[in-house]
Amino acid sequence: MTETRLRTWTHGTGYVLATLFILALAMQNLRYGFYELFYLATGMATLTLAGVAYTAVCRRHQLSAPGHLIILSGLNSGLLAAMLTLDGPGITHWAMPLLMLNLLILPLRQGMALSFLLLVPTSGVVLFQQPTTDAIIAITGMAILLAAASLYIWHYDHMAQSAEDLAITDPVTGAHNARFLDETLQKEISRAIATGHQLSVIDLSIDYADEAADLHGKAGVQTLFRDMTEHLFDVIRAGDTLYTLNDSEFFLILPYTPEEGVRVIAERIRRTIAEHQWAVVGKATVSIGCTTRGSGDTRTDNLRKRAHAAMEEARRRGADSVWFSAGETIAA
Ligand SMILES: Nc1nc2c(ncn2[C@@H]2O[C@H](COP(=O)(O)OP(=O)(O)OP(=O)(O)O)[C@@H](O)[C@H]2O)c(=O)[nH]1
Repeated sequence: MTETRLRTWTHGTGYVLATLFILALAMQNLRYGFYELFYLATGMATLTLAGVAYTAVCRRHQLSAPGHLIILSGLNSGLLAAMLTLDGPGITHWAMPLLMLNLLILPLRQGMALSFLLLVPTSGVVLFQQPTTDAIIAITGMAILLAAASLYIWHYDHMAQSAEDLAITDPVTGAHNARFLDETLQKEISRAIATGHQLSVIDLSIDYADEAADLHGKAGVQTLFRDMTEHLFDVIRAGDTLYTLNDSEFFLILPYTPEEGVRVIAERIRRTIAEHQWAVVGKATVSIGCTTRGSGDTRTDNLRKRAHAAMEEARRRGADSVWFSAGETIAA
């Protein structure tokens, strides 16, 4: 199940349960003749029903739907106004499901801020209305509920982020992996087409990696690979992204970079790697293939294959060198 679908289900279920709970309160207050509380509960149930409808309408962009904040702010301020103006029995208990709903539906910080804004005046009302011991017990209960729910949601967010990082990150180098490369490259190609900016890529392979593995062992080459990743992260600028393809090959996506630019950065990478003194292996060199998107390049395959072929050409020309391959241009 995708994150968006999961959130659509949990948001929808949260609103439906809150609606049922508030409707039950409305019926109970109607039975006992507390008409003001009945009207309040009916108004709040209408808002939670609007939340169900909004969740269904925004099911494709649940993560960035701004209307939830408006609906929940309405619910929270309605309850707050009622607590301050009405004198209904047990109205402060209504805050409990709202605290949960805030945290379940909104991003963690927004949910906590809204819940806190509700909890503070609610505590004041409880202290004012109830004997001190009862009030302290009620406030502590709400605070523990809020803290436990916040902690759980923070834990979930953290786990979800770690799982996403693991799926797109190479465990040895910490750079992005090949799986993430195609996705990002396709996005950058679409962005370059839409905005008209230049896009270049680099395919970079460590020379004589097999010989280095024979000489220094797999662990030695992995250390070189990891150190080279750090070095490349230091050389490239913000906005460029780095990917590891196998045990000796890297790929770089360079947005806003024309042919002259990719030639400059490729040469800089080649020179700094050749000049560096590497742990375990000492000296190392790389063969670099680079290319710039032509107007005919609309798919990732074209750029990846051309950059790889350029890297092979650089290697054929004697390693420690750079080869540029021009992109396909289609006349408009
Ligand atoms: N994508 C990318 N391009 C680079 C990088 N370094 C240099 N370039 C390209 O090479 C060109 C010339 O870079 P430099 O020789 O560093 O000159 P510069 O005037 O400092 O370049 P600016 O970064 O544009 O200020 C730049 O305009 C870029 O197109 C880099 O780290 N990443």
